Amino acid sequence: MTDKIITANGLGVRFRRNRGSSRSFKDLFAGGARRARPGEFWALRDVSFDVRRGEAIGVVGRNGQGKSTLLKLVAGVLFPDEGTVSVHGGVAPLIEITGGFVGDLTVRDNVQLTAGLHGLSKREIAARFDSIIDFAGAADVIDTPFKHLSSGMKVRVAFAVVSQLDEPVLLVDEVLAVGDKAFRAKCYDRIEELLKEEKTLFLVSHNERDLRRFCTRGLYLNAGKLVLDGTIDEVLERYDADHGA
Ligand SMILES: Nc1ncnc2c1ncn2[C@@H]1O[C@H](COP(=O)(O)OP(=O)(O)OP(=O)(O)O)[C@@H](O)[C@H]1O
Repeated sequence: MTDKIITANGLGVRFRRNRGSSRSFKDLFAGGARRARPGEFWALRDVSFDVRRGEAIGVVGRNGQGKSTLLKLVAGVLFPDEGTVSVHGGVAPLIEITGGFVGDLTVRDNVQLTAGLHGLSKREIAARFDSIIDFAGAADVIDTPFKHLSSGMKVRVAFAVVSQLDEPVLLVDEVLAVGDKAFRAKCYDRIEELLKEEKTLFLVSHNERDLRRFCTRGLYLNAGKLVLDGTIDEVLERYDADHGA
C-alpha cells in the first residue's frame, strides 16, 4: 500500500540562540534567505521523508538534536522557515505536558475543549467522557483547575484524552516517562490498540525497548539533520555505534 499520510520536504527551522523564535518585523520581509543570521542556528535542516498510514516511527537522537521540533512541525504548532510538511488528516499530539491545555480551566472543561477542537461532537464527547476520566484515574480532580494537578496527573489526563481522539496520527514526545509504572503500562497497551487500528505513530524516546516494541521505522536526527531513515533496528544500531550503547 502506498497510502501516504505525511509528506515532509526540505524542512528547516531556525531559532535565535537567546531570544526564542520570535521574528522581527524586518525578518518578515527578508524573503527566503537560506542562511542563519548572526545569533541564529538551524534546529532542523533539509529534512525530508514520507510516511504511510499505519507506520510507527521512532525518532531518535541525543538531547537537543531537533526531535521535538520535528514533532511540532508535524503537529502544526510550529511553522517551518524552509520546506513544507503536509498531513492528510488530523493529528493528536501528546507533545508537551501542558500543550493545548488551559491551566485555569478545570479538567472537565479541558477534556471537553480538546475533544471539541479535534472534531468530536458533544454527543461523542459525552459518550467518551467517563472512560477518559476513568483511564486517567482523575475522578477526584474533575473540577480542579488543570494548573493545580501534579505533573504526573497532567500527563495522565492529556494521554487519556489524546488517545481517545479519532485522529489518524498520534504524536508522543517522551512525556510518558513522567507517569508511574502502572500508568505507563496502561498507555503502552492503549498505543498497541491504536496501532492495530492503523493509526500512524511518531514516538520520541530515549528508551530502546519502547522504540523496538512499538516502532518499525526510525528517523535518526543529529544536529538537526536526518542522518538515517531506516528500520528501527538499523537506526538504533547506528545510534549506538555513534554514541555508545
Ligand atoms: N523556541 C525555541 N527558541 C530557541 N531555541 C529553541 C527553541 N526550541 C528549541 N530550541 C533549540 O533547538 C534545538 C533542538 O531542540 P529540540 O527540542 O527539538 O531537541 P530534542 O532533540 O527534542 O531534545 P531532547 O531530547 O532534549 O528533548 C535545541 O538546541 C533547543 O535548545
